[in-house]
Formats: sequence, structure tokens, C-alpha cells
Amino acid sequence: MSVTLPQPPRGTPPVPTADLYDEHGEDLGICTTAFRPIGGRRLFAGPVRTVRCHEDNALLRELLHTPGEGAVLVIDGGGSLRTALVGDLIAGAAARSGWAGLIVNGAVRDSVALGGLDLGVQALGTCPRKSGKTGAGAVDEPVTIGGVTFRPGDTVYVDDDGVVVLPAGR
Ligand SMILES: O=C([O-])CC(=O)C(=O)O
Repeated sequence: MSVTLPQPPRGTPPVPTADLYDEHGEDLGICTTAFRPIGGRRLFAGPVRTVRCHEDNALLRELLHTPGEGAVLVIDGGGSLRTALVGDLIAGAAARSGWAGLIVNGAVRDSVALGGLDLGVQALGTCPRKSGKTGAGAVDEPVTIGGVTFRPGDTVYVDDDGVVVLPAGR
């Protein structure tokens, strides 16, 4: 009989955000947006990828079906809580594709199911309404949320204390 052992997390080893602050001080970007921890992985980290979109999730849905290679997708939905940008189907695909987690400046739905996935998900809140599917938006451009700019190439660390960014080269 084969036994499945717990696997170490893929990609960048997560480090508690308070320990990172003690090590790097103000070199660390500290996001002041109050996100809610929703996904099953509470401590997660990885290279930054980004999507900017407004109440439309076709772009991020497509991206999260491609190999994540341990990255964290920072989704700038402009803070809208009117539609959910991510639900259990998209988040499940992200977990299967090797993404470490999602930071959603907007809403998600199916939040109980997201809590059972091996994926970090932090979001502003929840909304039962689904998003549009036109594909409007932009991928891998810098996005600024809570006073911090997230650029592809930076590393983001997330836990229940917050979301912090270590700029590339630090
Ligand atoms: O399809 C959507 O718009 C979001 C959703 O519900 C899911 O990912 O399950």
C-alpha cells in the first residue's frame, strides 16, 4: 500500500512577515490594505506575477491554468466588492498548476471551499456574484495596492500578519 507523505511547499520558502521586517526593516514594502486570509495555505511566498482587471476575470482565469512555478498572483481588482474575481474552480486550477497563492484586491466567492485548498488566498472580502468574461485588463504590469508597488521579479511574503514585498535585488 502506498502512503502519501506531506510534501514540502513548492518554490520560495515562506518566512513569517514579522521576521522579515526584523531582518530587512524599511527595505520591505508593507501593504496597508487589510486583506482577509481565506485560502488553505496561511503562510505563503513566491515571485510576484500581476493582473489588473475590473470586475472581469477572463485574463486571470487563463493565467491560472498555466504553470505557476510557485509564483503568487497579485490581482488588482481596484478594490471592487461588487463581483467575485476568483471562485473554487479558478482557485482549484491555480493549486493544480503550481501557484503558491493569490492576493486579491477585490472579492472572491466559494470561500469555504477555498479554505480547503492547498493554496494561499487573501482577499478584501467575498461576493456571490460572478465577474464578467471579456478579457479586459493587463498582465504583469506593476500594480500599487495599499501603498506598495508589486512588480514582477519582486518576492511577496504573506501570512496572517500581512502582505509584504521584498523588491528584486534585496
Ligand atoms: O467562474 C468564475 O467567474 C469564478 C468562479 O465561480 C469559480 O472560479 O469557480
